Amino acid sequence: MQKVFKSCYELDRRCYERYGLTEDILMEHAAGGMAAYIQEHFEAGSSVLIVSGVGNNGVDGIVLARQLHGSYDIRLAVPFGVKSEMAKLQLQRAQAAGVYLTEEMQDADVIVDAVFGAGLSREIDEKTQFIVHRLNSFRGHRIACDIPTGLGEEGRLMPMAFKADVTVTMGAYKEALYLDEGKDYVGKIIRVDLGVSTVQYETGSCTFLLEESDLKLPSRRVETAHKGTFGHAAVFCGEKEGAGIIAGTAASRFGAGLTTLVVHEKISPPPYLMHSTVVPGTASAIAVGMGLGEHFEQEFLQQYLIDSHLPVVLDADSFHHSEILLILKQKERDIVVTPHPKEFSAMWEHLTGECLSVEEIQKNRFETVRRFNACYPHVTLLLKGANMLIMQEERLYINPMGNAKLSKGGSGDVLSGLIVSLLAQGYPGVEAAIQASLALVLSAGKYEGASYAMLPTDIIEGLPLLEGS
Ligand SMILES: NC(=O)C1=CN([C@@H]2O[C@H](COP(=O)(O)OP(=O)(O)OC[C@H]3O[C@@H](n4cnc5c(N)ncnc54)[C@H](OP(=O)(O)O)[C@@H]3O)[C@@H](O)[C@H]2O)[C@@H](O)CC1
Ligand SMILES: Nc1ncnc2c1ncn2[C@@H]1O[C@H](COP(=O)(O)OP(=O)(O)O)[C@@H](O)[C@H]1O
Repeated sequence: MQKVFKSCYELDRRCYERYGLTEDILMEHAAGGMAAYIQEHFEAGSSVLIVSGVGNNGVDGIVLARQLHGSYDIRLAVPFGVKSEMAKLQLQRAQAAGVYLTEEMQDADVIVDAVFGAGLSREIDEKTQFIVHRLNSFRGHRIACDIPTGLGEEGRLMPMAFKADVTVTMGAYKEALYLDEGKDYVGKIIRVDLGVSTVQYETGSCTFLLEESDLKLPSRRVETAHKGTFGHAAVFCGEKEGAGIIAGTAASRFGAGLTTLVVHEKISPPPYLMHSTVVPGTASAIAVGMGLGEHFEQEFLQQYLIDSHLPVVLDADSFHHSEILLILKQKERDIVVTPHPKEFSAMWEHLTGECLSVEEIQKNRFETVRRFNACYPHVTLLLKGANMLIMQEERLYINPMGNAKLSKGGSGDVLSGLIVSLLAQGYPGVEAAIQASLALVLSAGKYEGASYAMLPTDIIEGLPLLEGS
């Protein structure tokens, strides 16, 4: 798990004050990080086009030009000139080392975007848009310095943005790199140290980036265990019973000792799932919402869901159901809610009366989960999307490892099943949401068929292949 920051300016300042480093030491390391990446992936002599803007992001590009000149065919462009004293000094150094400026931007083996980084504070003008458009049209390998040009405040996408294959980000991971709409622009993200180790550079943060190594699988190390040791998941199976069956199957596959589908009418579930018209007395967690429709009467929901004290995961149709949403007020209960943006919009309107469009939610994903958390800190929110955001009690976790293979009906049902399985096995809500989200994306990652072909059952079948501690 890595820390994530809104901005690194404070952390840079701390480096100067606490460790006596200077701006150009930090820049030397920033450029060194990009140089190391290029040296690792491209033969000496390869052509490298570096386009530098007016701020310090541009200066990183100029320093990179000096560091690589001689070993690589460097073409440095400064289409807006150099303004700051530091930029002038670094350009002088680069030119003294033999770097020539070019006015023409032609395709190269490597394209480095150092036009704007963390300081982009307003819409880019036409000239910048033209430059970015041109860089995007090249076939070379595209590297963004710190943050791709065109990803603005909090990562909001401007009408034109550099489409990086790799973003080499300076010092620490930034939230701006993890807004859903920028996911196709940041490419692979690599962090570089700026002259002190990560531990020395970073301060505290309540935002974390989940990694593959954070996966901790349910275990069965106790030889005297029996099925009751691993909990009993009760999955409400509504109008669209397939959704409940997928969730129940995922719950069972992920280790729940027993899984029961709570049904209104008789159905024929797979043999490893039980079914019942009430929530069994031994149930240790409940999942509700997937394919629910108007299936259960209010009295039934009141008795078996709302008045229950069991840990619960609310998904899908729950977010349109104001009585079910009353559960969110129950502070003693472990509650996980898993809306996608449209469901969040419906839930938020039920809870607060405020209409938030899907677009507003997507443009402000971090702010949105923080606003929800401020109202319901005890509830674990998992906001679905290209980068899942999970938040409870002021701690926010980003899971960026999913991909478009998951964009298919039923993936979310698997996720609810995984969460209820872990809740049933005694995991606290936030841990259940984190681990289930990791299992979902990592299992999907193991699917080897075509990206369009993965079924929810393929995700479930990948679960036994997961490796974690
Ligand atoms: N200690 C450090 O500083 C370190 C910094 N590092 C590197 O520096 C980067 C941050 O540098 P930065 O703060 O200079 O920001 P940057 O992205 O270059 O642009 C700011 C300039 O652009 C201007 N501007 C903004 N928007 C604009 C627009 N739409 N259209 C036109 N102009 C616009 C803005 O002008 P202003 O808003 O003041 O008018 C200002 O002049 C960071 O990403 C990392 O790469 C690392 O080397 C580590 C050490
Ligand atoms: N492009 C994507 N990249 C990463 N994850 C995705 C992507 N599309 C969907 N997902 C994930 O797949 C799941 C889909 O959930 P949902 O839309 O509720 O599906 P359903 O309700 O149809 O089962 C969520 O966990 C979401 O984060």
